[in-house]
Amino acid sequence: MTETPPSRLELHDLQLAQANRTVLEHVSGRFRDGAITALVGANGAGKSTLIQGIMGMLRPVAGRVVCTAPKERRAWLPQQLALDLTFPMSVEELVMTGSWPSHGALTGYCARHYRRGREVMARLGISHLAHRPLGELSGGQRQRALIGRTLMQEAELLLLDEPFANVDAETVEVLMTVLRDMAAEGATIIVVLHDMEQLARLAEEVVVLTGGHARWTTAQALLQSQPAHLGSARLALGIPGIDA
Ligand SMILES: Nc1ncnc2c1ncn2[C@@H]1O[C@H](COP(=O)(O)OP(=O)(O)OP(=O)(O)O)[C@@H](O)[C@H]1O
Repeated sequence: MTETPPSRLELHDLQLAQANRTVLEHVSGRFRDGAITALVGANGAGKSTLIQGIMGMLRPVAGRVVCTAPKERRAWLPQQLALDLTFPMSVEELVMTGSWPSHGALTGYCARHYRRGREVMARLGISHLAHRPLGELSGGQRQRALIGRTLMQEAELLLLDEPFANVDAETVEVLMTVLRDMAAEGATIIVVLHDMEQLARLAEEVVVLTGGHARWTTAQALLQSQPAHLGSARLALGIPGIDA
Protein backbone atom coordinates (compact mmCIF):
# COMPACT_ATOMS: atom_id res chain seq x y z
CA MET A 1 0.00 0.00 0.00
CA THR A 2 1.42 3.43 -0.90
CA GLU A 3 1.54 6.02 1.85
CA THR A 4 -0.24 9.34 1.31
CA PRO A 5 2.41 12.08 1.14
CA PRO A 6 2.20 14.65 3.92
CA SER A 7 0.16 17.77 3.22
CA ARG A 8 -0.29 20.85 5.38
CA LEU A 9 -2.91 22.21 3.00
CA GLU A 10 -6.09 20.40 1.98
CA LEU A 11 -9.23 21.66 0.28
CA HIS A 12 -12.51 19.92 0.98
CA ASP A 13 -15.39 20.47 -1.43
CA LEU A 14 -14.60 24.17 -1.50
CA GLN A 15 -16.94 26.69 -3.09
CA LEU A 16 -15.78 30.29 -3.55
CA ALA A 17 -17.68 33.29 -4.88
CA GLN A 18 -16.93 36.87 -5.86
CA ALA A 19 -19.72 39.42 -5.48
CA ASN A 20 -22.27 36.60 -4.91
CA ARG A 21 -21.28 34.84 -8.13
CA THR A 22 -19.77 31.37 -7.77
CA VAL A 23 -16.28 31.26 -9.26
CA LEU A 24 -15.17 27.80 -8.13
CA GLU A 25 -17.06 24.83 -6.70
CA HIS A 26 -16.45 21.26 -5.55
CA VAL A 27 -12.73 21.91 -5.24
CA SER A 28 -11.10 19.09 -3.32
CA GLY A 29 -7.44 18.16 -3.20
CA ARG A 30 -4.17 18.19 -1.28
CA PHE A 31 -1.02 20.20 -1.91
CA ARG A 32 2.03 18.06 -1.22
CA ASP A 33 4.56 19.35 1.31
CA GLY A 34 7.96 19.98 -0.25
CA ALA A 35 6.52 20.30 -3.75
CA ILE A 36 5.98 23.23 -6.06
CA THR A 37 2.46 23.21 -7.48
CA ALA A 38 1.60 25.40 -10.46
CA LEU A 39 -1.85 26.93 -10.53
CA VAL A 40 -2.96 27.47 -14.11
CA GLY A 41 -6.07 28.57 -15.97
CA ALA A 42 -7.27 31.20 -18.38
CA ASN A 43 -7.85 34.81 -17.35
CA GLY A 44 -10.79 34.91 -14.98
CA ALA A 45 -10.65 31.16 -14.26
CA GLY A 46 -10.35 31.85 -10.54
CA LYS A 47 -6.64 31.56 -9.71
CA SER A 48 -6.54 34.70 -7.55
CA THR A 49 -9.88 33.72 -6.04
CA LEU A 50 -8.49 30.34 -4.96
CA ILE A 51 -5.43 32.02 -3.45
CA GLN A 52 -7.66 34.43 -1.53
CA GLY A 53 -9.68 31.44 -0.27
CA ILE A 54 -6.56 29.58 0.83
CA MET A 55 -5.17 32.64 2.62
CA GLY A 56 -8.45 33.18 4.45
CA MET A 57 -9.16 36.51 2.77
CA LEU A 58 -12.30 35.14 1.13
CA ARG A 59 -14.74 33.17 3.23
CA PRO A 60 -15.89 29.94 1.52
CA VAL A 61 -19.54 29.72 0.50
CA ALA A 62 -19.23 26.01 1.27
CA GLY A 63 -16.54 23.49 2.10
CA ARG A 64 -13.30 23.96 4.02
CA VAL A 65 -9.65 24.91 3.75
CA VAL A 66 -7.62 22.85 6.20
CA CYS A 67 -4.16 24.33 6.76
CA THR A 68 -1.88 23.15 9.53
CA ALA A 69 0.89 25.68 8.81
CA PRO A 70 0.98 28.25 11.62
CA LYS A 71 -0.44 31.63 10.56
CA GLU A 72 2.93 33.34 11.02
CA ARG A 73 4.47 30.88 8.55
CA ARG A 74 2.01 31.57 5.71
CA ALA A 75 3.14 34.03 3.06
CA TRP A 76 1.50 35.48 0.00
CA LEU A 77 3.13 37.42 -2.78
CA PRO A 78 0.33 39.10 -4.77
CA GLN A 79 0.37 39.74 -8.50
CA GLN A 80 0.92 43.48 -8.34
CA LEU A 81 1.76 44.30 -4.81
CA ALA A 82 0.40 47.67 -3.77
CA LEU A 83 3.76 48.70 -2.34
CA ASP A 84 3.87 52.37 -1.48
CA LEU A 85 7.10 53.22 -3.26
CA THR A 86 7.15 56.70 -1.80
CA PHE A 87 7.40 55.28 1.72
CA PRO A 88 11.00 55.74 2.90
CA MET A 89 11.94 52.10 3.44
CA SER A 90 15.14 50.37 2.36
CA VAL A 91 15.59 46.86 0.97
CA GLU A 92 17.04 45.69 4.29
CA GLU A 93 14.12 47.17 6.22
CA LEU A 94 11.61 45.43 3.92
CA VAL A 95 13.39 42.07 4.25
CA MET A 96 13.53 42.43 8.04
CA THR A 97 9.75 42.93 8.27
CA GLY A 98 9.53 39.22 7.43
CA SER A 99 10.29 38.55 11.11
CA TRP A 100 7.27 40.56 12.29
CA PRO A 101 4.63 37.78 12.09
CA SER A 102 6.55 35.62 14.58
CA HIS A 103 8.50 38.26 16.50
CA GLY A 104 6.21 41.28 16.53
CA ALA A 105 6.66 44.67 14.88
CA LEU A 106 7.49 46.74 17.94
CA THR A 107 10.00 44.62 19.83
CA GLY A 108 13.02 45.58 17.72
CA TYR A 109 15.52 43.29 16.06
CA CYS A 110 18.31 41.37 17.74
CA ALA A 111 21.70 40.40 16.30
CA ARG A 112 20.26 37.07 15.10
CA HIS A 113 17.65 38.88 12.98
CA TYR A 114 20.26 41.16 11.38
CA ARG A 115 22.49 38.14 10.67
CA ARG A 116 19.62 36.26 9.06
CA GLY A 117 18.61 39.36 7.07
CA ARG A 118 22.15 39.61 5.67
CA GLU A 119 22.13 35.89 4.77
CA VAL A 120 18.80 36.27 2.98
CA MET A 121 19.96 39.31 0.98
CA ALA A 122 23.18 37.50 0.01
CA ARG A 123 21.18 34.47 -1.16
CA LEU A 124 19.13 36.73 -3.41
CA GLY A 125 22.08 38.78 -4.68
CA ILE A 126 20.78 42.04 -3.22
CA SER A 127 23.33 42.71 -0.45
CA HIS A 128 24.65 45.72 -2.37
CA LEU A 129 21.12 47.17 -2.39
CA ALA A 130 20.56 46.84 1.38
CA HIS A 131 20.27 50.58 1.98
CA ARG A 132 18.63 51.47 -1.35
CA PRO A 133 15.09 52.93 -0.99
CA LEU A 134 12.35 50.74 -2.48
CA GLY A 135 11.34 53.51 -4.87
CA GLU A 136 14.72 53.28 -6.59
CA LEU A 137 14.55 49.56 -7.42
CA SER A 138 13.88 47.85 -10.73
CA GLY A 139 10.96 45.40 -10.93
CA GLY A 140 13.35 42.45 -10.60
CA GLN A 141 15.19 43.92 -7.62
CA ARG A 142 11.88 44.63 -5.90
CA GLN A 143 10.71 41.07 -6.50
CA ARG A 144 13.95 39.71 -5.01
CA ALA A 145 13.45 41.88 -1.92
CA LEU A 146 9.85 40.68 -1.56
CA ILE A 147 10.90 37.04 -1.82
CA GLY A 148 13.59 37.90 0.73
CA ARG A 149 10.88 38.94 3.13
CA THR A 150 9.18 35.52 2.79
CA LEU A 151 12.54 33.78 3.36
CA MET A 152 13.00 35.91 6.48
CA GLN A 153 9.53 34.77 7.55
CA GLU A 154 10.63 31.13 7.13
CA ALA A 155 7.38 30.51 5.28
CA GLU A 156 6.04 26.95 5.33
CA LEU A 157 3.25 27.84 2.93
CA LEU A 158 4.09 30.26 0.15
CA LEU A 159 1.65 31.42 -2.52
CA LEU A 160 2.91 33.50 -5.42
CA ASP A 161 0.78 35.12 -8.11
CA GLU A 162 2.78 35.37 -11.35
CA PRO A 163 6.11 36.07 -9.60
CA PHE A 164 8.09 36.22 -12.86
CA ALA A 165 5.95 38.83 -14.59
CA ASN A 166 7.96 41.91 -15.55
CA VAL A 167 11.22 40.74 -14.02
CA ASP A 168 14.55 40.27 -15.80
CA ALA A 169 15.84 36.84 -16.89
CA GLU A 170 18.59 36.73 -14.26
CA THR A 171 16.08 37.41 -11.49
CA VAL A 172 13.86 34.60 -12.82
CA GLU A 173 16.82 32.21 -12.40
CA VAL A 174 17.59 33.43 -8.88
CA LEU A 175 13.95 33.21 -7.80
CA MET A 176 13.53 29.72 -9.30
CA THR A 177 16.59 28.51 -7.39
CA VAL A 178 15.32 30.00 -4.13
CA LEU A 179 11.84 28.49 -4.61
CA ARG A 180 13.31 25.06 -5.39
CA ASP A 181 15.50 25.30 -2.27
CA MET A 182 12.52 26.29 -0.12
CA ALA A 183 10.56 23.30 -1.45
CA ALA A 184 13.55 21.01 -0.84
CA GLU A 185 13.53 22.26 2.76
CA GLY A 186 9.88 21.14 3.00
CA ALA A 187 7.83 24.24 2.17
CA THR A 188 4.54 23.96 0.32
CA ILE A 189 4.71 26.30 -2.65
CA ILE A 190 1.84 27.26 -4.95
CA VAL A 191 2.63 29.48 -7.87
CA VAL A 192 0.33 30.99 -10.49
CA LEU A 193 2.05 30.57 -13.85
CA HIS A 194 1.10 31.28 -17.44
CA ASP A 195 4.33 30.31 -19.13
CA MET A 196 4.71 26.68 -20.19
CA GLU A 197 8.49 26.73 -20.16
CA GLN A 198 8.60 28.15 -16.64
CA LEU A 199 6.07 25.54 -15.55
CA ALA A 200 8.19 22.74 -17.04
CA ARG A 201 11.27 24.01 -15.21
CA LEU A 202 9.70 24.67 -11.84
CA ALA A 203 6.59 22.68 -11.01
CA GLU A 204 6.06 19.03 -10.23
CA GLU A 205 2.33 19.20 -9.70
CA VAL A 206 -0.33 21.27 -11.39
CA VAL A 207 -3.83 22.40 -10.50
CA VAL A 208 -5.79 23.30 -13.60
CA LEU A 209 -8.77 25.61 -13.13
CA THR A 210 -11.37 25.34 -15.83
CA GLY A 211 -15.13 25.80 -16.00
CA GLY A 212 -15.36 26.58 -12.28
CA HIS A 213 -13.62 23.37 -11.25
CA ALA A 214 -10.10 22.29 -10.28
CA ARG A 215 -8.24 19.28 -11.63
CA TRP A 216 -5.03 17.98 -10.06
CA THR A 217 -2.39 16.59 -12.41
CA THR A 218 1.39 16.41 -12.74
CA ALA A 219 3.52 18.81 -14.74
CA GLN A 220 4.75 15.85 -16.76
CA ALA A 221 1.24 14.73 -17.70
CA LEU A 222 0.17 18.28 -18.58
CA LEU A 223 3.22 18.88 -20.75
CA GLN A 224 2.83 15.54 -22.53
CA SER A 225 -0.74 16.46 -23.40
CA GLN A 226 0.39 19.70 -25.09
CA PRO A 227 1.53 19.87 -28.70
CA ALA A 228 5.33 20.25 -28.68
CA HIS A 229 5.32 23.15 -31.10
CA LEU A 230 3.59 25.35 -28.54
CA GLY A 231 6.90 25.54 -26.71
CA SER A 232 6.83 28.32 -24.17
CA ALA A 233 3.42 29.61 -25.25
CA ARG A 234 1.32 31.14 -22.55
CA LEU A 235 -0.78 28.44 -20.99
CA ALA A 236 -3.97 30.42 -21.11
CA LEU A 237 -3.92 30.98 -24.83
CA GLY A 238 -5.90 28.31 -26.52
CA ILE A 239 -4.18 25.23 -25.15
CA PRO A 240 -6.64 22.32 -25.09
CA GLY A 241 -8.06 21.39 -21.75
CA ILE A 242 -7.37 24.54 -19.80
CA ASP A 243 -9.50 27.23 -21.33
CA ALA A 244 -12.01 28.60 -18.87
N1 LIG B 1 -13.50 41.76 -6.22
C1 LIG B 1 -14.24 41.18 -7.16
N2 LIG B 1 -15.53 41.52 -7.33
C2 LIG B 1 -16.29 40.94 -8.26
N3 LIG B 1 -15.85 39.99 -9.10
C3 LIG B 1 -14.59 39.60 -8.99
C4 LIG B 1 -13.70 40.18 -8.02
N4 LIG B 1 -12.50 39.59 -8.16
C5 LIG B 1 -12.62 38.71 -9.15
N5 LIG B 1 -13.84 38.70 -9.67
C6 LIG B 1 -14.35 37.86 -10.75
O1 LIG B 1 -14.12 36.50 -10.38
C7 LIG B 1 -13.69 35.72 -11.49
C8 LIG B 1 -12.34 35.09 -11.17
O2 LIG B 1 -11.38 36.14 -11.05
P1 LIG B 1 -9.87 35.83 -10.62
O3 LIG B 1 -9.22 37.16 -10.45
O4 LIG B 1 -9.87 34.90 -9.48
O5 LIG B 1 -9.32 35.08 -11.93
P2 LIG B 1 -7.82 34.79 -12.33
O6 LIG B 1 -7.79 33.38 -12.84
O7 LIG B 1 -6.90 35.11 -11.20
O8 LIG B 1 -7.61 35.80 -13.53
P3 LIG B 1 -6.28 36.51 -14.12
O9 LIG B 1 -5.48 35.44 -14.82
O10 LIG B 1 -6.83 37.51 -15.07
O11 LIG B 1 -5.54 37.15 -12.97
C9 LIG B 1 -13.65 36.67 -12.68
O12 LIG B 1 -14.85 36.53 -13.40
C10 LIG B 1 -13.56 38.04 -12.04
O13 LIG B 1 -14.16 39.01 -12.85
